[in-house]
Amino acid sequence: MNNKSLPLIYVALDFETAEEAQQLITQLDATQVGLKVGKELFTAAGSEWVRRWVEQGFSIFLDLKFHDIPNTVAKAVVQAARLGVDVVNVHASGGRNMMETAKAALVKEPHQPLLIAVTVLTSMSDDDLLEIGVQRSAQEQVKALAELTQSAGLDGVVCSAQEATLLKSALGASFKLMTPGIRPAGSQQDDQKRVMTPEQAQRAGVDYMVIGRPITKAADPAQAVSDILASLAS
Ligand SMILES: O=c1ccn([C@@H]2O[C@H](COP(=O)(O)O)[C@@H](O)[C@H]2O)c(=O)[nH]1
Repeated sequence: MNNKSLPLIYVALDFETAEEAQQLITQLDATQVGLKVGKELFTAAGSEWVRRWVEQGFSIFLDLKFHDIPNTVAKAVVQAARLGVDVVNVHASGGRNMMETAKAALVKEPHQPLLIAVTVLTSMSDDDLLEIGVQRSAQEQVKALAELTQSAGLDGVVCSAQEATLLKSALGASFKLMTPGIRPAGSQQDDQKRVMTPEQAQRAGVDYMVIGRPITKAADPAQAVSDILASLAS
């Protein structure tokens, strides 16, 4: 793991084109926020744009949620590290062998991003889990997958801020929590089910927040970022 201090907020760049993403990025300050590149933008724009944003000084979370056999995932996270991103992720439900193999491959790289694992998507509720055969509540399932992730040697998990207090007390302060499903008071919940406001998430002890639409769809995205940062500073 690298020791660089990472930003509290990663802006989710869920755009159709790199040009649209770049348009937003010109309004953002790399000393204030990081960028989260996910499946839509990465598939459309490719890795060259990710390199460019790294060169522009932004901390990048490459949110491709790898979920495959151990060899394939290990090779994919190594390629992510070579792009210079600071955070990369896999699905914890890919299992211990997959996570351990990915970590073992990453530690040989000169640049080592944080390797974290997705527990239960923040768009899922207890009922959604039941439908896919998971009898545990979202909170219990997050905790079980986070424990597996920690014992496989990864740096942290993606979870909702609703589980942060539980995970920090069970797994310790240094195990990193990256939390999407952040919604400033009064904003739309969209497809997210396990949400918290930025202030609630901060109080719950999350390390990093992923915030997309409340910033990217705001009339003034830079102002939306400033408002959120101001709410967290007080
Ligand atoms: O459990 C998860 C894992 C990843 N995400 C991603 O975060 C952003 C959230 O965007 P919003 O617009 O703030 O809802 C999005 O890119 C997801 O792919 C997540 O939401 N939940």
